[in-house]
Amino acid sequence: MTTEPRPGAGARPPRAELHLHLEGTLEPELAFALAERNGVALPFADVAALRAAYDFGDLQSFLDLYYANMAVLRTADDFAELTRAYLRRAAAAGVRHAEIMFDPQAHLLRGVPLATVVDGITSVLVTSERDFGVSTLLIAAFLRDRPAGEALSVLDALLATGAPIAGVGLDSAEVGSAAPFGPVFARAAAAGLRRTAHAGEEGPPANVVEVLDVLGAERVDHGVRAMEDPALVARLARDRVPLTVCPLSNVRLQAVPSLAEHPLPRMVEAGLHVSVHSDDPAYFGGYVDDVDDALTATFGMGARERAALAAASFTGSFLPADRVREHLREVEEWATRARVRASSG
Ligand SMILES: Nc1ncnc2[nH]cnc12
Ligand SMILES: [Zn+2]
Repeated sequence: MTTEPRPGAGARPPRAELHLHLEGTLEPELAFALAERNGVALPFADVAALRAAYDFGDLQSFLDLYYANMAVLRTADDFAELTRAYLRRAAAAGVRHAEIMFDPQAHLLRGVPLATVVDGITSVLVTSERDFGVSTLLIAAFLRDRPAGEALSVLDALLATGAPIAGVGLDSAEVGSAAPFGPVFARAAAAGLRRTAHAGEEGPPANVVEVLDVLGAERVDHGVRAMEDPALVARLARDRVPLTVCPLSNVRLQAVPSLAEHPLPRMVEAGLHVSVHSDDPAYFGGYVDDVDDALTATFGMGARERAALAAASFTGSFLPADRVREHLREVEEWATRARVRASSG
């Protein structure tokens, strides 16, 4: 996270955050506050020591710490506080709509009931538009490295309790085939839920093909390794499949060697439907404004390129078409103002 003062809201395009793990917004300061409140011992001396552990060699080394830190989240109030802190920060970053993933299994496995998690999060989401100017949708993400039967039971429990989820996702370690999750996604589709899935983050392009063909994913989270397969690139471009790319995450998890070498410009050039997001902002060095700043600095993006990425965040969202159109008008207005500022300054 940048420590410099943040410019005013107009400095950044309005955008949708489509790739965001709520648990990945747990800042070290909040982790320690919740640990104290709940009598949980964190294996780090202080905030600085925890932050110093954010030196990841790959996805798994991050996931180990991400799951371990969840120990501090125990009550509905904890989940509400986490959600509130994220929305406050997202609003300051220019986020107007957020599709927020959470990992129900990760909490159930450590004995926190589903209702505690869902009630805590949704108690804040119900008034997020009024309180923060950010509309929200909630996505239950299932863990790819756990049995698919477990995901199916959790989905059933979410549906049976009327949890206000708009969609399902698939995340965690990109190991093995996603095919066992076919029935989970089919049941979600039958229940009218939207479907997204992580693929092509660390795993090969075949994983992207699989989540499209076997899970019926409407959107792919990451998808950067799709660039290794020209036929897949052509398909993704033709079908306008939204890819929610997280450049800072890819660098921190060493999926790409540096931001300058990130395939984002090539993805755009290839005609892919790409938008950029923060993934786990507390762990990867920033929220979407930090992502925007880093890309602007590294690739010299102008208002046109930044507005195109912002527009793609809305067209890749699960919002109804009329809401998307409203947001696209806001992006266009922002781009016009940015051009005027540039030509007068
Ligand atoms: N970047 C990521 N990839 C897979 N699973 C995740 N869960 C949280 N962040 C993730
Ligand atoms: Zn992710």
